[in-house]
Amino acid sequence: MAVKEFKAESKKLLDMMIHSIYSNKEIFLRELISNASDAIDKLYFKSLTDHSVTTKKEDYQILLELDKANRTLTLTDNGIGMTKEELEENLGTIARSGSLDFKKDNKAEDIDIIGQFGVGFYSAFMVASRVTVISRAFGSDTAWQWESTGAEGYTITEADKEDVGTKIIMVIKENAENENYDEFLDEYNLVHIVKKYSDYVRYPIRMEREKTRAKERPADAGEDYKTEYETYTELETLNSMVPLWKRSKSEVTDEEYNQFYKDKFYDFTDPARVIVSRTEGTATYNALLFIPGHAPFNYYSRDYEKGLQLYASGVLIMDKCADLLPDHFSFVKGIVDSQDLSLNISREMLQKDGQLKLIRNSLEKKIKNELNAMKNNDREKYDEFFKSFGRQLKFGCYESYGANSDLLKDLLLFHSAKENKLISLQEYVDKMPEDQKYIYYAAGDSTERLAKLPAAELVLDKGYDLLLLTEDVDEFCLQVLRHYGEKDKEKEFKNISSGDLGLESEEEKKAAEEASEANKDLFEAMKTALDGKVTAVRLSTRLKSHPVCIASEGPLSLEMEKVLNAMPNSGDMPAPKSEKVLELNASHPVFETLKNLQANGETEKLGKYANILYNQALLIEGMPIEDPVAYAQAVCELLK
Ligand SMILES: Nc1ncnc2c1ncn2[C@@H]1O[C@H](COP(=O)(O)OP(=O)(O)OP(=O)(O)O)[C@@H](O)[C@H]1O
Repeated sequence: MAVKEFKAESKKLLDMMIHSIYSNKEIFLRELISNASDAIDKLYFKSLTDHSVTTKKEDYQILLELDKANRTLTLTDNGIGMTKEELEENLGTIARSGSLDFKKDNKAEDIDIIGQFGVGFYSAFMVASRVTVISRAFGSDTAWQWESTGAEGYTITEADKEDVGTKIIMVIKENAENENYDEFLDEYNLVHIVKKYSDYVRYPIRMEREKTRAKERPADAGEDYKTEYETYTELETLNSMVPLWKRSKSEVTDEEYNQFYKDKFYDFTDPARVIVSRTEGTATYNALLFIPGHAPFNYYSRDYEKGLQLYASGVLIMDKCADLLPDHFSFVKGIVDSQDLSLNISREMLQKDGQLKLIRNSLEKKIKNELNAMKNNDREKYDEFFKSFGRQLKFGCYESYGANSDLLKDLLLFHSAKENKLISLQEYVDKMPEDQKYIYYAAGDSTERLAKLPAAELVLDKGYDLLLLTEDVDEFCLQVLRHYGEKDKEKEFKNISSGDLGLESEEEKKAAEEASEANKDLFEAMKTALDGKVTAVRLSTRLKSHPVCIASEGPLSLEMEKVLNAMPNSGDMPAPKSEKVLELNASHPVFETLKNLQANGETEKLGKYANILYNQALLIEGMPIEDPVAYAQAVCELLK
């Protein structure tokens, strides 16, 4: 059976091309400039082997001309040009890319050609009612003119053109109801579009720009002479051409990097760190990344959008490519330029391809190493950085059930009670005495208060350090990490308000067990009086000078209960509660009082005291008490 070829309704296809591919009209200029740059690349490439090419490297240019009166915008290049046949083939056939063919024919060479789909040119019809292309191919004496008003087809006629290259004249559409086409006749807007998308096109993009200057003061000007101004035009190069990220780091000064960062990312302070990365091999890309010196005001809000600017062969594809940055490094700003991306036809989006993932993984490692280096070699700066972005790193550790915790754990800092400064987990572990079983921490609102907690006193007296955690994410982060240290010598994290702190010797433990047994009835009576508020009352091993404290049992600590209950939108879910235990200090005189009440059968009074002590313990922990009025009254009773 004969296989028939598909037919396409070319009018409709063109219409689709023009109106459906691109979401943004202004990219027509990006497409035409990219074509011009490709055409120059091709001629330049030819000149390397063909000495009949007389254009010098410095003479290549792309010229933009504006004629507001006639509503035309003209783009001229002195690239390779097109023959009559090429005009027919390339501009008369939708989805035919001469550039892709060129790339295939010269595969071995390192040429950075942009075009590949064979549709970009038609984007001109988004803004132009008529497009005229006058082109003279290199090596040809004749020039040809291709002209079209869009869907109706095109004409090709012989034309006059002195030099090799291509001139594209667009008649810009009249404004329509909801469309302002005049903006494509506005000099400032055109400059803006060129800078936005084509700043790093390798050849100069020039335009005659109108400027004003003061006229020279006449020699005979009197005292009352007022400066006069005149307008003049000047050919200005609009693009900066050489991307900073393609220059080697040794060639670029710190000032240049800093200025580039501030201009590009609208920051007023220098970046804390600059990362220049160039990779060949599995992921081919150039990247220039910055770690900001401080967090933007909206960083920890929903408004903040992470992402890196993505360029393909020097042309801007995406302003914020989120897929290039993991959430835990969302503060990083910068640029990635790669030739190997699978762009979709509009060049506005990427196919989710492996290449992107490779780049992302490689950047993640680079960022981590840079942060590590900053932590080890420039601690003051790292501390500053951590104050701004540490919270994000901790969230990163906690997120996805700790999937990134191995990557991030060495970047974390916590407040050391002993040293009264931020330290890393490694620094904590390095200073641990031989006999210390756990990495101790206390979680709450302020370091000052935490350091005064009854159990903190005990840990510090032993000569052990204590991490004071004051951010809501801290304890969740440590819970995900579970332990830290060299393999097989890992030390578990231990909240000083929860469970056995492992501070006692075997004899001390035994004595405590015996004392507990002896006071069993007292504890039962107090538990009953507290009416379900605690799961147990027992003797404490974490108290020195205070009479009582609240400890928790199970996975949820007191501080985590506080954090979870303070979260907005927890909905109708019942507030999570930690399992609380009231602990008593057997060496405190209050304990004697309690024992006496129990022995004398003064159950009611014992119940009152139990409640006062329970509330007191809550207050010490920084927890709210259920009935402050009842508590105040009970205390007043005692004072009578
Ligand atoms: N200024 C120019 N000088 C020389 N050839 C050109 C010029 N503009 C376009 N061409 C030719 O026309 C072809 C089609 O251009 P078009 O912009 O439609 O697609 P493309 O650049 O190949 O691919 P893409 O859709 O990815 O931009 C190009 O491949 C190129 O061969």
